[in-house]
Amino acid sequence: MLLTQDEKKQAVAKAALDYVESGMVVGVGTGSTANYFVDALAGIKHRIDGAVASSVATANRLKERGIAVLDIHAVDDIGVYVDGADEATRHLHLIKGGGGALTREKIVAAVSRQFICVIDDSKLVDVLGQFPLPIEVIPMARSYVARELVKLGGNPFWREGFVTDNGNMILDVHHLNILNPCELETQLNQITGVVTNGLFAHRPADVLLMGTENGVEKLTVSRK
Ligand SMILES: O=C(CO)[C@H](O)[C@H](O)COP(=O)(O)O
Repeated sequence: MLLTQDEKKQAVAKAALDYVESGMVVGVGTGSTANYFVDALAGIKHRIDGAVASSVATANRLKERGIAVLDIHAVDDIGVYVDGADEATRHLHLIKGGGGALTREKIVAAVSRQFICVIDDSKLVDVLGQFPLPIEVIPMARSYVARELVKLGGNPFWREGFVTDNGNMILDVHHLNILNPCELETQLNQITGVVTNGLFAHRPADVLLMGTENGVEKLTVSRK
């Protein structure tokens, strides 16, 4: 019988528990796959020191399941960060931010020693960019940033009515040809008013766990 997308997400979320060691502080992402991870983490909550959340929604879910939520300022070492993605390549470069939590996700990933990305196999692509790239912008800069994105060949859409946990706005950029994700990540961050873009190329995942019909596949890249 074929697995549903949710069953694949549940399977990778559970597999990510293998990277959680006793006494660790665990970084937790945002979205439906990360939610399954929170549910799985609840089963071993007494073995960990607590969790750092990448969004208010995730913090609430962690608390509801009795997992201690720690302030990132009170933590100097996050052993592992587990989060989903909207798209991933075999180089472990990602597009994230479908849920609008990209900035806090990038911060928690930056602080973490290891980033385990959990996806179902519909998210694996050869070239990033089929999924519109989310960009968090300071509200005052929205129109200016949109015009600059058009100059880069993108087609930005304002995610109207959505406010990030940081009080900012999201532009979802269609039709970007992301052949060099590192270069584009840097270039987009140079636009005045951009807070963060959803490309995770300078800090890619360390391990990609992918839920497939045949079980969980593990992808890694040697970066030496
Ligand atoms: O980046 C994200 C939220 O900002 C999510 O990781 C991404 O949108 C994937 O979500 P899901 O696990 O629900 O498919």
